[in-house]
Amino acid sequence: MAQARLAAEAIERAFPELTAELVPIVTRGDRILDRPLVEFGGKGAFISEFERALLEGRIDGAVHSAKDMPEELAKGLVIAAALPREDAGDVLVTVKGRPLPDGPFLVGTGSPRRQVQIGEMRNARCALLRGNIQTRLNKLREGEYDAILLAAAGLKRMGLLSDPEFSFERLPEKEFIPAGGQGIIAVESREHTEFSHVLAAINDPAAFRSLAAERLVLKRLGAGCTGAVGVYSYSENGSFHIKLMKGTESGILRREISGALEEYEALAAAVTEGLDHE
Ligand SMILES: NCc1[nH]cc(CCC(=O)O)c1CC(=O)O
Repeated sequence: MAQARLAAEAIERAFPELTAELVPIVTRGDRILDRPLVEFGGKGAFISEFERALLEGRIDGAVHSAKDMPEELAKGLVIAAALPREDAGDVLVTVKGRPLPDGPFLVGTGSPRRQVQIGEMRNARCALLRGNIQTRLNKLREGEYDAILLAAAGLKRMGLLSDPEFSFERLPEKEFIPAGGQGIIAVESREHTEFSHVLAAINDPAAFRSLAAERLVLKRLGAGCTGAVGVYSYSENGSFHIKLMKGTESGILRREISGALEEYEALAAAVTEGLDHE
């Protein structure tokens, strides 16, 4: 809802004569909190009810965390806009005054991508953790875990990164690779509507390019959200860069590629060469 408000504000800034009405929709992904996402439809669990509302014309735009969007959208629907990317990285959260033990520590996360990367980077083992950000922080506070892993973007948007009760260690996104689309808010819409120019006006081209490249990589890997896959793309010094990681039986496979900005689709294809739907 906080995200929908950001999109609504962007629309009302660009078109002062318009009013964006917010329509709350609760999805299965929000309701089922005691099982890992992969067990009940993966990313689609957050999206399908929005898509139905779009196709039935009950809403004109659906605002999503881009990283929760499935590889394939329903027919006739497109990503019409991406808002400027918030911090794309992950954060290791601990309780202030409760430092990590010297030996192996227990990290709460349900994400295979985070599990394999933290296992490689630190002396950590992982246990399932779901629920909204506040629930996750509560479980950390109650001592169920030594640390938890969360997206910086979600913490920032909720104003939690300054919470004095917790310590936040930002993991560099070029090493601890985020989920495709992490930190980006995307607006999904019907392909051609009287509303398309409104969404085009709030689109951030750099975020849109990164999202397109990262979604292409995910699609070529056939990753869904069941695989341990991370992909992060960005432009720097006039070039476009893509980094990907994939957990395999023999460890983490990492690849990266750089090239011209406008070649982002070809770069996404090239960086996944030979990895397709393995
Ligand atoms: N998986 C749930 C989810 N979807 C988007 C975010 C964070 C915000 C974002 O990436 O834009 C989160 C929380 C988290 O992973 O910590």
